[in-house]
Order: sequence, then structure tokens, then C-alpha cells
Amino acid sequence: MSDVRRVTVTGERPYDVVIGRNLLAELPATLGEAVRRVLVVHPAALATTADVIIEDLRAHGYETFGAEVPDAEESKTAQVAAFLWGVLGQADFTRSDAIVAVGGGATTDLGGFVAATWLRGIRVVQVPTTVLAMVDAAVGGKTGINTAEGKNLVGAFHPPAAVLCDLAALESMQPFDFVAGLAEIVKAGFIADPRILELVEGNVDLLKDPVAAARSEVLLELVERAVVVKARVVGEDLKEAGLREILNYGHTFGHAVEHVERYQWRHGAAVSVGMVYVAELARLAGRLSDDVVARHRAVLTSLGLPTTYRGDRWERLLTAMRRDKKTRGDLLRFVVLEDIGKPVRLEGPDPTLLAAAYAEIAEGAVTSSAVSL
Ligand SMILES: NC(=O)c1ccc[n+]([C@@H]2O[C@H](COP(=O)([O-])OP(=O)(O)OC[C@H]3O[C@@H](n4cnc5c(N)ncnc54)[C@H](O)[C@@H]3O)[C@@H](O)[C@H]2O)c1
Ligand SMILES: O=C(O)C(=O)C[C@@H](O)[C@H](O)[C@H](O)COP(=O)(O)O
Ligand SMILES: [Zn+2]
Repeated sequence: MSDVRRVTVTGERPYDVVIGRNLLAELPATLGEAVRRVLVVHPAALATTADVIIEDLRAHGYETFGAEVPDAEESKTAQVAAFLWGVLGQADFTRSDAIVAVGGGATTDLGGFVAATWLRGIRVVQVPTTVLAMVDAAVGGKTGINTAEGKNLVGAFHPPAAVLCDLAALESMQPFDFVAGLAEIVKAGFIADPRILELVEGNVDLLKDPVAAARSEVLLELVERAVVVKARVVGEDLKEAGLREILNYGHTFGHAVEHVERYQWRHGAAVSVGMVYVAELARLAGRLSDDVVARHRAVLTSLGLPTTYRGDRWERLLTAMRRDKKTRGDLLRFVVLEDIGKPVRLEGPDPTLLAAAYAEIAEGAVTSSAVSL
């Protein structure tokens, strides 16, 4: 497979998401000639890739620095951001210098956030190495870190200069991490592109094998389609004034699960349960058919993703959901579907409905005050 696909994200400074294999040679061109210094941010798992990038950039005349950050959500903290600000300061990074973030969505969120905040904004090129980061996290300019109170509570909108999605990188992924990322592709299918759902449903065995999937035309098409969905939305509404909220489908409950589980669940797994929760909520509110709810469970289960959650966490989940960025004052707001490809908002649903939807996805009986809310 030598196909390369390019999706342009429009906006004040348009940029390309390049999807293919062995794309690292494209990196110098994305940095541009004005850049002199480059900080390559990566977790330990991507150290070898980062070394290759650093060597290549040096060969192209850039002054290059590497910074290893903790793995996964451990890196999305104010302490790690401050560590990177220190590295940039010590190396005298100016507004014409750049960050390259190499890793999964946690690393691209962190690298993007540090780029957004250093000198109030320097260039960032995203090199996502998980399927989730390729189709979602690295695209669209939402950057951020977590606080003790919740997920992504501090951040900035800071679009990248380019995104390089090298599918060859996916071959080293752990199967469950790979599959977790597919949840965001399924999300794009439910909110905007039903062909995505058909492609996933027709290729489940292939998609559960990271090496076979990474080499397949099917994954290339799925990544391209999901990026197209995201690009269309963020091109129209970068700062989430309205339309962009649809990309948050399944995230109100999903982020709450991640927080309650102290980030020991993968984001994609939490979003998987979150989509079933919100599908049930929409069904109970009389908005969505039984069939579409059943399709959520069927496609996610077939991939090995979770669709249920423990039944004794309702109060904590509700507290976390109140901190969702779509909340306005005391009003909880959800993105729900009226049908596949028809996302709408459900504002301030009755607490009994929220609890009833929880009961639909709870493992065993709900053991909290949920039933009496
Ligand atoms: N900014 C956005 O728009 C946006 C969108 C979706 C998700 N996110 C964020 O993205 C994060 C989740 O991203 P993720 O699922 O990529 O998780 P992650 O970044 O935590 O990576 C998952 C694991 O895969 C490892 N890994 C990464 N690339 C690898 C490779 N090529 N081979 C082997 N291992 C590899 C990582 O080291 C980590 O252990 C969450 O923090 C979520 O909030 C942000
Ligand atoms: O890009 C967006 O907008 C999204 O909502 C995409 C989500 O998949 C992503 O997880 C995002 O980080 C969630 O944002 P948040 O604003 O709810 O923290
Ligand atoms: Zn997400």
C-alpha cells in the first residue's frame, strides 16, 4: 500500500492531515524554513521513532532537542507541562521555533497545549502514533491537560501546522489499545458517516489485528473518512461555539468513567460505554429507535469494546458529568442522536431519565441513590 491521502483542514491557517505509510520524510517541509529549533516530545514507547525523527531533523539543519514524558494520561498534568516549559526556556525557544509531538492522543494533547502556551503560541506538528490520535486527537487543535477535578479542564484551541499519520506506526500497538481507538472511528460513523459503520461491521476480524489492519486498505479508508468528518466540523467551528459539540458524542459519560477510574481506562473504551449510555438516554427520551441503540451495542461488542459499567458509581459519575464542558450553569447538556447522522442536543434531562439510562448499562443492580433520584 503506497497510497497517500491528504485532507485539508480549513480555517485561519489551513493545514493538511497526511495519511499513508513511512511519511516521516515529509516532516521538515511541514516545519517550514523559518524554524530553527525543534523540541520532539514523546513517551518512552516512542523513543526509537523520536530518535529517528531527531536524526533526520538534524540532517536537515535544525537544532533539535528531545523530551521524554510519562506514558498516557500520566503526562497530561500541569507538572509535566511545566517540565516542558522549562526545557523550552533553557533552550531559548522563540516564536519561530516548533514542537513535534510523537505519540498517542495523550502526547499530542500535551505537546499541543505546551505549544499553545509557550510564548502564547508556537508552531506544533503532530505525529500521531495511535489510531485514536490519527483520527481524532491530533486533528482539530483541541489541546489540554487534566486537573484533579476532571478531564481536559485546562487547555487551548491551537491548530497544528500539519498532522502526519504514518499507518506503519500502528503495527507495534497492543491489540486492546488499537481497538480502543476504533471507538472514535465508530463515533464518527454514528454522528456523520454511516459508511464507516458498514466498513467496521464488515471487517471486524481484520480490525482486531493491529498489524493486518495497519497494512490494509480498509483502515486507510476508515482513517481518511473519520478525519474528513473531523476536518469538516472543526473547519466550520474551531472553538466549539455549536457544531463542534457533536464530536463530543459519548464523552459526557465517557469522561466521567475515566475520571472515576483514575484514568486506568483507555479513553476509547470509556467513550464506547459513553456512547451506549447516551444512546439509551436518547431512547428513553423518545428520540432514538431501539434498532439504532442495538446497533451501538452490536458494533462495539463485536470489536471487544465495553458497553457496560459497574452499577455502584452513580453519584461520582454524576459529579464528574456536571464538570463536562458542555454544561451551562446547572444545566447538563448531552449530544444525542435522533438517527444515524442526525446529532442533536438534549438539555437538562430529568434526573430520573439520567439514572434510568445508567441502569440500562449497569453491571448487576444499581446500588446507589440512583433509583430514587
Ligand atoms: N484533542 C482532541 O481532540 C482529542 C480527541 C480524542 C482523544 N483525545 C485524548 O487522547 C487521549 C487518548 O489517546 P490514545 O488512545 O492515543 O492514548 P495514549 O496516548 O494514552 O496512548 C495509549 C498507549 O499506546 C502507547 N502507544 C502510542 N503509540 C504507540 C505505538 N505506535 N506502538 C505501541 N504503543 C504505542 C502509548 O505509549 C500508551 O501506552 C486521551 O487523553 C484523550 O482525552 C483528545
Ligand atoms: O475535537 C473535539 O471537539 C472532541 O470533542 C473530540 C473528542 O473525541 C476528544 O476526546 C476531546 O478531547 C474531548 O474534548 P472535551 O472538550 O470534552 O474535553
Ligand atoms: Zn474522544
